[in-house]
Amino acid sequence: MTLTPQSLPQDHPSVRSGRVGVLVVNLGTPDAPEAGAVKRYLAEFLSDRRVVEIPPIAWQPILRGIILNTRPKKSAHAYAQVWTDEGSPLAVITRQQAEAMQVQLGDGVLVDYAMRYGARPIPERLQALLDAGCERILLAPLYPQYSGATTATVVDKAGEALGKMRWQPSLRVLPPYHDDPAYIGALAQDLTRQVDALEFAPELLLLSFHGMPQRTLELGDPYHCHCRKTARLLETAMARPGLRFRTTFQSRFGRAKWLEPATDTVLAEEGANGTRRIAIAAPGFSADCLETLEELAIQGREQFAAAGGEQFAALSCLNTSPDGLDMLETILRRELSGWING
Ligand SMILES: C=CC1=C(C)c2cc3[nH]c(cc4nc(cc5[nH]c(cc1n2)c(C)c5CCC(=O)O)C(CCC(=O)O)=C4C)c(C)c3C=C
Ligand SMILES: [Fe+2]
Ligand SMILES: [Fe+2]
Repeated sequence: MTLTPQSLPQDHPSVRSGRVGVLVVNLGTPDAPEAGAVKRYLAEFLSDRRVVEIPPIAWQPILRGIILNTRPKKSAHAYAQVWTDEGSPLAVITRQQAEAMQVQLGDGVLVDYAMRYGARPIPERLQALLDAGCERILLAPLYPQYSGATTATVVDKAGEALGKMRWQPSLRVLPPYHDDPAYIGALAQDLTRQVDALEFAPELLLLSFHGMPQRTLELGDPYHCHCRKTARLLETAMARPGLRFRTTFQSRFGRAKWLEPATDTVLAEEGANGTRRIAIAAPGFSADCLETLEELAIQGREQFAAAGGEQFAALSCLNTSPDGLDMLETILRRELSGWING
């Protein structure tokens, strides 16, 4: 039978209700702290041409022949050290953030979350929002600093899904918020509270951002500038003359030159130069994850101690802190303006 507007039943599944959806997105994580699960995750992640900008003909043999045969075991061991009863910290915290946003934004919107790699893929969660009647969707990559390897690949993936739809939703994208007063204010308050609660007074607050190949900066990616601006504004907002600040980049991968100075190098250098008490924060991560809980809190502590450091604290990300959630609500509400009341 041919469906005409007259014959289309009122409850036909393609009749949408005009709801507004919010899709919070983060990077993604393996399903288990085991080599097989890590291998599947890394195969997808490191095959993204936004992440590794080497032509596949040259890169795939290295990835499949070397990296995926060596790294998963090592990374699985690292994941096992931070895994919780509920799962990978990144997945748990992202889910909690989405649940909190559903409560704070109220019934006028439907909040869901997706991951760029691994479980809860973006196309599936976009479809879930459509199936629930959402005609307007705010896509919210939770990366304060823009980079091609993070924000852009989320938008690419959503675009790929939209490209297959006859009836697309209207889409808005949360802009990078690296210099947003709400974000800087939340970080300043939360980090001040954490520093004041320490049992020692740090001489230095290291602000460690995820690294990127230096080449991406030369090609025009704003990531490095966004990180530096966040760090500058945060130092000003925290207004602690007795505390020295430094900005570093962590998680170097592969042989190419990455953004400098590197976090591990600076920890060793500071220890060798007589700094004894350090706190380290990772303002670019919306949620604690392998990179903060293992690389900074475990490895970073060891690196600093080996260089002569005495006291070390890895501070938490904004996660589901009241400051962090209020900030998320503020920036999401701003993008929802005209779509929902208030
Ligand atoms: C070429 C490699 C990588 C680039 C470029 C890169 C950019 C980048 N990554 C994040 C955020 C996260 N990365 C995380 C893990 C992680 N990152 C890489 C490599 C690159 N990242 C790898 C191989 C891994 C996996 C772990 C490992 O084997 O070391 C995570 C944590 C994920 C988790 O499960 O907890 C985050 C978050 C940003 C923001 C970024 C560019 C700005
Ligand atoms: Fe990464
Ligand atoms: Fe790492």
